[in-house]
Amino acid sequence: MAPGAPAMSAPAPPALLEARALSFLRADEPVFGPLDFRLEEGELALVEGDNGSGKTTLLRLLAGLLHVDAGALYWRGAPWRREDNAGEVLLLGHQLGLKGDLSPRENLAVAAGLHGTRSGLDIDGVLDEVGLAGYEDEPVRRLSAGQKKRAALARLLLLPGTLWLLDEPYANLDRAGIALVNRLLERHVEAGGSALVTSHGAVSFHGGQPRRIRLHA
Ligand SMILES: Nc1ncnc2c1ncn2[C@@H]1O[C@H](COP(=O)(O)OP(=O)(O)OP(=O)(O)O)[C@@H](O)[C@H]1O
Repeated sequence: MAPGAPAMSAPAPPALLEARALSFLRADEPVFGPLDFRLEEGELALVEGDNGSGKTTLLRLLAGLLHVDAGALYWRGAPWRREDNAGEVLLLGHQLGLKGDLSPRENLAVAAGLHGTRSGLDIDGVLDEVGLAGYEDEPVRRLSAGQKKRAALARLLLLPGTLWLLDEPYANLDRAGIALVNRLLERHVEAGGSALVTSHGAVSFHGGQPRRIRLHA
C-alpha cells in the first residue's frame, strides 16, 4: 500500500432484508411505496403509518402471501425468492393461523413437525413461558382472545425463525402479555434475530432506538 493511502476496509455485509423502491399495487394504485429500507440481522424496526397506509399489506408481502408488484427485495444480498427463506420468515398477523379444534399443544406439535424447533426449546416449556400452563389441552376455539394470541406467541418462540413479522402483536393482551411480547422480542434480537413490528401502541424496547419505516397512504 502506498504511504498515506487509506486502509482498505472490508465491504459491509449485506442486510438481512433490503427493499428498493418497493410498492404494492391494487387496481393499479399503489397501496404503499415506493419504499426503501434495510433491516440488519439482530435489528428490530417499527413499521409506522395511519390506518390503511399498508402496514399489514407490507408484512403479508414479506411473508410470501402477496407478490412484489414493483421495485425489488433482497435477502442477504441476493434477489428475494420465497423458497430461499420460507422457513426463516414467521408472520404473526391478525389471523393467528391456529386450528380451533386443536389444542395449543397439538397446534404447536403440527408446526414443529413442519418446521422443526429452536434448539433447547420444547412445546410444554414455551406454553408455560407464555402463561398457558393448564390450558395446553383445551381446544383453541375455547380460549380467550388473549390466550389465543399467547398460543400464537408460543409457536413463534418455538420455531427457528430469523425474521419475525409482527402485526399489532400487543392487541388483546393484558399488561403481563405486553411485557411478554417485549421480552420475547428482546431475546430474539439478542440472539441475532430480526423483527418488523407494526403497532399503534407504544413499543417498549430496551435494545436501543429501533429503525422506523414510515408508510404514507
Ligand atoms: N383484501 C383486500 N382487498 C382490497 N383492498 C384491501 C384488502 N386488504 C386491504 N386493502 C386495502 O389496502 C389498504 C392498506 O390496508 P392495510 O390493512 O395494509 O393497512 P394498515 O396500515 O395495516 O391499516 P391498519 O392500521 O388499519 O391496520 C387499505 O386501503 C385497505 O382498504
